[in-house]
Amino acid sequence: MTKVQATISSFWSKGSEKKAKPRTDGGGEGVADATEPKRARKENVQSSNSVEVMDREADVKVPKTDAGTVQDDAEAKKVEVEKETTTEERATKKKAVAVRKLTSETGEKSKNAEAETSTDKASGATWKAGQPVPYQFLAVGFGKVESITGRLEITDILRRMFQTIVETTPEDLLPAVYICVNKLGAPQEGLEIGVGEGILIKALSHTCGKSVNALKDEFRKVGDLGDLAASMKASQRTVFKPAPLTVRSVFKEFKAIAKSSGRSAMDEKRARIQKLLVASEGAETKYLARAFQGKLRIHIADKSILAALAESFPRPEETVERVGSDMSAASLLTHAYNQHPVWDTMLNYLLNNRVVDSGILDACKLTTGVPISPMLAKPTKGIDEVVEKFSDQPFTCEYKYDGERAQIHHLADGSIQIYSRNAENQSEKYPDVKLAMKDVLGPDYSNSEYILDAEVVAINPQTNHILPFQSLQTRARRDVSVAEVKVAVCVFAFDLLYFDKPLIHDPLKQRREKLRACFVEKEPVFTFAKGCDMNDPGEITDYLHESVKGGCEGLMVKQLLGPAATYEPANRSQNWLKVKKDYLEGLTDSLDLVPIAGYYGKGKRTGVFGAFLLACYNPESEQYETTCKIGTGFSEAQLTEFSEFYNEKDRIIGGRKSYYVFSGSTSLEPDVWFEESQVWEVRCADLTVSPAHTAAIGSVDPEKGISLRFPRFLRIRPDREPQNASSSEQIMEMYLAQP
Ligand SMILES: Nc1ncnc2c1ncn2[C@@H]1O[C@H](COP(=O)(O)OP(=O)(O)OP(=O)(O)O)[C@@H](O)[C@H]1O
Repeated sequence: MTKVQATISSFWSKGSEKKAKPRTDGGGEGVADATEPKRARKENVQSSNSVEVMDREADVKVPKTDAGTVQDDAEAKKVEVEKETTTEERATKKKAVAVRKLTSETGEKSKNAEAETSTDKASGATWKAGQPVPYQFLAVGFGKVESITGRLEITDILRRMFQTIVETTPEDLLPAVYICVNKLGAPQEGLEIGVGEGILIKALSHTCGKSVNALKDEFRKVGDLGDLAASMKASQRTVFKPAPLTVRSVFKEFKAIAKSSGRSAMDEKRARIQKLLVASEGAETKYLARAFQGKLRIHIADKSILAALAESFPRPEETVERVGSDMSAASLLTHAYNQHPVWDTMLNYLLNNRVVDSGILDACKLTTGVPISPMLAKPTKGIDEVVEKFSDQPFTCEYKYDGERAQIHHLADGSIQIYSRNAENQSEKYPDVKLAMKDVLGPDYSNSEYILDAEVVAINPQTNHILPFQSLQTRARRDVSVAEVKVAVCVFAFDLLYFDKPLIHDPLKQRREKLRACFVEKEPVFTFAKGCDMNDPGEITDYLHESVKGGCEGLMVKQLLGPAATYEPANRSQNWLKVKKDYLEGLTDSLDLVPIAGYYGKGKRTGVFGAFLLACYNPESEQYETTCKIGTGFSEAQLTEFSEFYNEKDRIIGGRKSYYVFSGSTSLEPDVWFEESQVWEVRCADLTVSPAHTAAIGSVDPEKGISLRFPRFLRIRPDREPQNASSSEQIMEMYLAQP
């Protein structure tokens, strides 16, 4: 037993020995690198050896417990591997894996991590190959992830989890991945778990026998429902122990909770939540409670999952040249996921083939009904930059309409689906667009499947004039019939990504020709984005003025021909540049930033937040980096609205999150920290290097970040998720672009 225990401990400690350092030191030699397939292959081998060793050394018969149980008696405090008794069993059920001790190997520990270690010492998770993976296996891993900030280290933990699941119970990989990203399916399915705080407290009250009011009081002190639930459960003695939770049973329950509807939905949800809470213990309780609210707060983004999966399967060398055959495992998975962001499809391929090869691009191909991650544009400082960039390339200038991005799909069954920039299904919001799209196809193409990229813009239906973005925001979001539509809109189509076959690898010129050849304009509801191919700087300036006069934000300048003119899913590309009207006024571009903390107001602002700490997002490190404190540009009503918003639910959190990068500046120390929840558009006078802020730290100064001077609030961006906020790289580019 001791022998086995040591082996498993070393299995996990091997991971931390792999020198996956926190990001702040910029990586370094020996750091596991998701982009290096060779190293990934080596690691795969090393890891499966570890499992083999565990298997070989598991030569002690463990008292038979129900397979897969989560135990908390003294015996179970040790990590156990149950040895297969016969050679036959050994061959069929290749491994018995027991994992409990995910915590405590890492040198870096947060307060949370320490709490976790002691809680989880009381339990062990054991299962045999082919049996359901205990939920505890994930929950303990989440505790470990929460205690560190190093992306590489987090990827490594995930990789170890995934490899273990693949080796024992591969069918649990899909629910495990969904639980890690706290989703129930692809975004277009619209299935969300988020239940309100009230219902959760009620369920906890029933579970622990404490009054709702007492729990609310405690909650105010603790600030995190996950922590509260875990401490309540820990102080309770359970006489009858329900069956342990498994990854698949938890995921199934999450779905059932999200789907329950009708008059008794609240009771049903509460009962299901309660059932899960009763069966949970330690870290399980904590992460269940958080998952119910739709926020695990451990910040495992799709990118980390892709990197971990890329390292979980071997990347064979491909001798036949085909699209993707020369890519690393990480790039292949990223490409595949960006054009078909559905975990089910990707995992199905990986589990069937057990390799990451270019076949994944065929499996995860562009498909109608599955929104592709949209291509994005780079900001520029003005016309000169555009001319310089495209000096020897043909390019086109299109009006940049100020509305909502819409990806319009015409499916094989004849239906029309409209997706937002974040892949949410918006079809119910735009019944008028759905109707209009029925006859925009040319006579020869009525049965063609397509994916259009477009901007939906509010218009005055009498004059066909474009209305500001704010008008569009007043439109009802769902349950509207065509007759009830109050704000008329026009679809400005600017790209065609699929027309009976994927077109994203064709250059824009070709895609545009196809768009114009196969569709017919139907004013005022459907029209092509206005554009003009030109290269004279004077002409571009005139066109920019013209677009602004026409109610647009400026111009989109796009490369027309060559490999750089393909459609790049999810990429903020150099081959699409945006030139905004602000440049005409000598202003910088606006930024989309995330409020991560608040300062209580004084004087006239007593009782509300008077200022906020804003951060940009660094997609590389998956962290939020502070860039300014803002207190200007808000109306009184807005300040009240924001105070109510952040005080609602548990958007105020107990302390700074591990992935909020804060300089520690005493003058910036906020009164409260927020859950990252909204994106605000902000304008500033200029950008400056600052020791107090951490945005793009190390890019223009080794120790200082970039901050916004005289920031001013413009508006909320309801169409943005915090992870779509301006990136550190964009902030650095804006800083460098200043005169
Ligand atoms: N002709 C056009 N071509 C491409 N995008 C357009 C066009 N007209 C309007 N847009 C909108 O402009 C956006 C392109 O800018 P960008 O990729 O930077 O997105 P963004 O982050 O939403 O920026 P912004 O806040 O400037 O709209 C697209 O997402 C789309 O919604």
